[in-house]
Amino acid sequence: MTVRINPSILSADFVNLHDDIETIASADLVHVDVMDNHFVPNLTFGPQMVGRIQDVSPIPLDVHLMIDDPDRWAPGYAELGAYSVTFHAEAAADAVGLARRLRQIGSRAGIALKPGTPVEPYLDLLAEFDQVLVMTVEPGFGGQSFMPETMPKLRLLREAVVRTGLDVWLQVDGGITESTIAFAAESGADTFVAGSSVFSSPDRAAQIDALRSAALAHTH
Ligand SMILES: O=C(CO)[C@@H](O)[C@H](O)COP(=O)(O)O
Repeated sequence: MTVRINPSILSADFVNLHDDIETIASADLVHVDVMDNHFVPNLTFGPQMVGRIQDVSPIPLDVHLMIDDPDRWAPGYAELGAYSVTFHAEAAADAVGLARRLRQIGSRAGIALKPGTPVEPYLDLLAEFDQVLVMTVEPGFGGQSFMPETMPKLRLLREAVVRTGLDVWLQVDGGITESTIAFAAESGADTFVAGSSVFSSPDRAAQIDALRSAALAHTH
């Protein structure tokens, strides 16, 4: 199985963001957290900033929208050229319609689930999405502890992906370190977002390698 490591720039230095993004060029995608201070109690940046990140990044963008009304705003991020755009199930009025629109524009479409959101309603809709993001912390902030109680959702998703043969990436985000990545990989994740564990490292390329190796060692 292919394993992807996507560092989250929420833990980067926003004043030196271009330099920080260069330090993670060996990763698969750069994870870009858009927060609106409504859907989550934190605020980051919007389309203007994401457009500039898209201009300078050596690797594709994995945009995670933690915003209200993604039906209105998400297509704009796809139009900027983001490789993938993930919106929250809890915030979308028409998740399937929005995913179709994102794909039509040319992005991969992702749906994210907060820790308390059940996965069952989405298992029969997997063909509509390119990625499911299982949040392993409450969305909003970096540096929180991984929630192992979210792992049963990943197992159900992996079973459904294997059963259907669909090419849907299963992403985890929150508290991912060299040790917690093992639980997530064993439970079926293939795409790992890591913020503080990458950006607090003095050698980010080595940390990306270490996370990749730990994930591969626990992937079925
Ligand atoms: O979406 C979020 C937080 O809401 C994440 O992408 C965090 O940025 C992950 O940070 P760490 O838990 O890895 O420090």
